[in-house]
Amino acid sequence: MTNLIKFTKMHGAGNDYIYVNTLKYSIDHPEELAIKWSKYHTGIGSDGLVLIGKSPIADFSMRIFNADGSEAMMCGNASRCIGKYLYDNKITEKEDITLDTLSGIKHLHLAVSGDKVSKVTVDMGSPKLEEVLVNGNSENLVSAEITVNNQTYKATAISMGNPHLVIYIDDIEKIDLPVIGPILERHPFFPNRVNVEFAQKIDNKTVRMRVWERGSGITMACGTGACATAVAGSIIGQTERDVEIIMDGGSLNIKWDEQTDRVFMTGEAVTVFEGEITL
Ligand SMILES: N[C@@H](CCC[C@H](N)C(=O)O)C(=O)O
Repeated sequence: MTNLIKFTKMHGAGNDYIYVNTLKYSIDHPEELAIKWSKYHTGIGSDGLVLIGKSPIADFSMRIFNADGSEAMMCGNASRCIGKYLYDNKITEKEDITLDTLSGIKHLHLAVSGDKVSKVTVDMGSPKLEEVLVNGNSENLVSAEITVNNQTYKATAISMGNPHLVIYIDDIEKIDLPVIGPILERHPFFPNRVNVEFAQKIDNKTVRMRVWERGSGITMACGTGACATAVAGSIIGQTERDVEIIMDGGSLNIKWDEQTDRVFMTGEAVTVFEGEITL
C-alpha cells in the first residue's frame, strides 16, 4: 500500500521548508525524510522539514529538522509560516496562536488581509548570551576574538533558543561564506555546532546580514539569526533596538523591547506550492 503524504512548501524571506500537518499524516522518521526531501535534484528541495502537530500545553506544536537531518530547537521563519499555514488552511480562526517548540512556547500574532495571512509577528522570548567552550571552560563571547584561517574576527555568541555566532564586519562582500561558514559552524568553541551570521551595519536601524546555518549551509534568510544579529548589534553598540535586517532573500523587522527584554520578529510568510509525496 502506498502512503501518500500531503506537504506544503513555504518560505519566509527565502528560507524555505517543507511543512507536514502531523494531525493528518503521521511521520515516524523525520530525520531521514528531512535529508531525502530537502535535496533539490532528487527530493522536493528545501532548507529542511517542519512538522506541525498538537500540543498539550499550547495551541499547536512545531518540530524542525535541518537539511542534514539534525533537529533544531527553534526556527523563526518556520514559526511565521506555521501561523499562515494554520490560518489559511482554516485549521484555526485565531489570530493569536501559541506554539510549543523545543525552546519553549512562542506567541504568534497574525496580520490578516482578506482571508489570508500576510505577515506574522513572533514573540521570540528573551535572548541570552550563548555559553561557548574555551579550553574546557564555559565563557561568553561579546565582541571577543575568534580566529579562523589566520583571520581574526570580533564575534558575539547569542542564544535565541538555538545558538548563533554573530560577526559584525565593515564589508560583507569580502566574506567567502561557503568557505568560512562551515569552519565556524564546527569551531571547537561550539561542541554542538553553531549558526553563523556575518553582519554589516548600514545605519543605526539597518543591517545587511548573510547566514550559514547549522545543518543546512547558506540559506536566504534565518529568523533566529536575524534576531541574534539585532541583539548582538545592540549589545556591542552598533545599532538601535528596533532594526531592519536585510538578508539575501528579504528582510525582517526585529525589535528588542527594552521594558520586557523580549525580541519581536515581524515578516512575511509565503506559500509556494502544495504536493503529495510517497513515503
Ligand atoms: N532557519 C531557521 C533556523 C533553523 C535552525 C538552525 N539551522 C539550527 O540548527 O539552529 C530560522 O529561521 O530561525
